[in-house]
Amino acid sequence: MSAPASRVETDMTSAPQPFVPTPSAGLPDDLFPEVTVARPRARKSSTPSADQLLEGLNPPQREAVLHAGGPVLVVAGAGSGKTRVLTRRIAHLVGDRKVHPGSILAITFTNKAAAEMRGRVMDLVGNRAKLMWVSTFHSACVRILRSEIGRFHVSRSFSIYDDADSKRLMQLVANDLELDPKRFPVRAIMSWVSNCKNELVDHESARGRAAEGSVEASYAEAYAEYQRRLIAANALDFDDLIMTTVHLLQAFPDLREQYRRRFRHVLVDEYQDTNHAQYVLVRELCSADVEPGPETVAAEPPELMVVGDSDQSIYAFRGATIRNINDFELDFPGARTIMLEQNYRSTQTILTAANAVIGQNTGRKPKNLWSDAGDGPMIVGYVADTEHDEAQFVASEIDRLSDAGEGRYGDTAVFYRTNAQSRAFEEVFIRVGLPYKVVGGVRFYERREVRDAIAYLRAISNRSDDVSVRRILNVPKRGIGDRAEAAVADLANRERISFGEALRRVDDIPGLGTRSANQLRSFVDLMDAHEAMVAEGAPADAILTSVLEGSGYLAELQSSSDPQDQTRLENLVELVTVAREFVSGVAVLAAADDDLDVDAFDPAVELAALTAPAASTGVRLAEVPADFDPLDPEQDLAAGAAEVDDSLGAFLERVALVADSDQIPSPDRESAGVVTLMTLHTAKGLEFDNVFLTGCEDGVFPHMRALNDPDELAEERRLAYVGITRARQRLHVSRAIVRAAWGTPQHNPASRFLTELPDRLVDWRRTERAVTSWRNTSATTRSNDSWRGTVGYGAPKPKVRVIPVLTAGDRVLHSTFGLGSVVATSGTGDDTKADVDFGSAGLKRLSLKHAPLEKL
Ligand SMILES: Nc1ncnc2c1ncn2[C@@H]1O[C@H](COP(=O)(O)OP(=O)(O)OP(=O)(O)O)[C@@H](O)[C@H]1O
Ligand SMILES: [Mg+2]
Repeated sequence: MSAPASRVETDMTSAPQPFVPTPSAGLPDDLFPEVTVARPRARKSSTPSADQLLEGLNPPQREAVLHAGGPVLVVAGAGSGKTRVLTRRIAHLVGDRKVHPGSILAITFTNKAAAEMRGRVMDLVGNRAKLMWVSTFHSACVRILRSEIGRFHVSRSFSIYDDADSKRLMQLVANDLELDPKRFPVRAIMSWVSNCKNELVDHESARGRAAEGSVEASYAEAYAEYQRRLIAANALDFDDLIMTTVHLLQAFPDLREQYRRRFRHVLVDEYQDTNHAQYVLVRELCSADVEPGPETVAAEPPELMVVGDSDQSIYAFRGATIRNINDFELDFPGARTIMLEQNYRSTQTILTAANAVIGQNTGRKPKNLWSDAGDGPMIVGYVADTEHDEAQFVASEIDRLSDAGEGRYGDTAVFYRTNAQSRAFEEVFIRVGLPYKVVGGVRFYERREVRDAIAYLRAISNRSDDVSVRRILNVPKRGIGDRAEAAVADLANRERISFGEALRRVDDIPGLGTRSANQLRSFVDLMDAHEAMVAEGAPADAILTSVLEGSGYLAELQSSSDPQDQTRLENLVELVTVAREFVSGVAVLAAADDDLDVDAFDPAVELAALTAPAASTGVRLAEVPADFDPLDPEQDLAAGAAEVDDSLGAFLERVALVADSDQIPSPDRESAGVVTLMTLHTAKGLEFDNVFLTGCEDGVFPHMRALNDPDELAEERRLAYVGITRARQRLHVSRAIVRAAWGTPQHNPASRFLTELPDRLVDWRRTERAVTSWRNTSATTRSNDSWRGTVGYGAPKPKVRVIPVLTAGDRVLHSTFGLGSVVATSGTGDDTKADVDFGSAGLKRLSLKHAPLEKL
């Protein structure tokens, strides 16, 4: 691809010209292809009858759907139809009780459930379905804050900092406060602060509680400074989204009353995973026991339904507390509890196994979960030699099942405890050509170039966003050095203004060289020109294209000979495509039509699909006044006329919420045809015909950290229960005798969860004894080759180590660093070395004689 030399200033040392954005100029036509927008098919117009809405529900499910009036809790084990009840209840509310969709707030965690809710309501009332709020807690709070945060004198265009942004900011805080990184690792400070926010403890109270000179006092000081900088940057972190919304509702009773009148029905799925802040939010909206504020007449509290299963509570580390579900009846007096006992998802074998494992936890209410799906096949067990052998087993077994017609790739999932474990599976799956997708891990939006591009957009939309402005100040390199940056930061600190403001006062910075000053001015020109584009209402994709070009970012990648830069370029093209689709309204359409083929794992569509629960944010807020009266038919008109918000702010909001790990994609199994790899945490709420529960070793799963802590161990066991109960037909459990952790092989004993499975249910295809006897007889031949894994179920065949012949551009696989591309090679014979770019694992120089490297 040739560089668009006509426009791009590559000689950064000459005095730069102010940049004038012309969105279409300079780029090759095919770099950013036009997006074709799939239009949804017209929906069938037949309106279901009341009976049809209740079809396929058992008596207690029906009772829950029909319940009217006071708060109701549905508690039941996995796969008993809790989410189905929630979905059907919404359809019943709209279809039979004639509730206005705009007065429904549903908190859900899977796209499948969100799409189903919308689809059903769409069938009933058409476009008005868009007025329903179906989202995660975070997305719902963003919507409230975007209209109301002005009451706290915070600008509505605030940025949302994700985990990585927050970490960078906290790092700056820790440096400036000179906190000893050994005593106060940034991660530890962050989780302390996060805990405070989840408990609704602001930084002043945190400070007040901490004893002088204590460790807590240092944490609290960091909290206060971090918060000061967030405010200065006009940014909120994820935890702030919930806490600030709660504080708003508490500080302004009239506002709370407005929302209570608006949301007449609040429904929450996976209630066992709510934290204290989320519980208080629900309480503020739904409790009968709140003061409406002066001169306001309190409306009847909204109807509340929460569903959950305390055995599936797996987010204690994010502040989730089972207390919320256990104390529901105390929190909401007069509440009714409905239990479901029939499981419709799994075979009896799978259920018995799940019950046996979770039965080992103490202090829980026993459940009587049963299935009439029959016993089904036995659980398959496999003891592998190494993690590669385990992956090989999984790959072969998936192929075998597929050939036998016992489960397509798309009906199959592989679960593991931590993201890092995906690597072994990816390596083997690539080698054998098994199609797969990894959910989570290093994702599209976490890649460096994508984050750079987003930082540009954020800096344009919010010049106080210090983290973003500083990230791109010298990216691509434009001769603004650390000293110039520090001088600007000094001015900002002295004057208590944002870094972005200080940049605009270059003349007030003493001792700045002419060249630096010029470069800073040129950067400010670039930003100003694009701010003007925003002010003129330019759509997000035009701004993105313009800034990528104007900043020289594209030109730098295009002129590079590093093969990795080609990938970066492709990712940016992908991001522009995402922005185009967003602008064309695909995101809203995808959410509005559950017939649409959405591949939730394609990064281009991921944005649309993952944020589908929040898709109602694509509707302009101004057109849905918070005080609208759902019973006033005049106000219905707004719904039909709702238009898509294609502004930069709306786009950034989408992107920010994609990074929220609460957003869980549900595989489109019919069309995707790929095996899904994910952590156990991500699997919540999903179901698959065939499930592989891997890495079942003490120290891996249960996690090392939990081995000596009964509470953590109980949580790990709940995670096992979640994992087992995702399976509909077949469950496979496996472990490896030796697993490389941080490059050092570790021998882990069998997971205690394996020993908790009833013996009669498990068909062990390979046992530890088989592995041990093989190891004893062939230890000498294997020595260096254990990383290579094995083929088939039988004894692994040792391979002869051959030095691979590599040239720049080759794709390789390393047993620790994963996939990489060769940048250069040097030396000959045994001394041959290769420089390999492993993406997020970095650039490594490796000796080909020793490195566990394979050419792909
Ligand atoms: N009455 C029913 N008849 C037939 N199938 C049902 C019935 N109720 C639920 N199902 C099906 O059983 C499966 C599990 O239902 P659902 O996902 O709603 O359970 P859940 O209780 O939410 O599970 P989890 O605890 O894992 O979130 C789904 O495929 C659902 O369609
Ligand atoms: Mg569910």
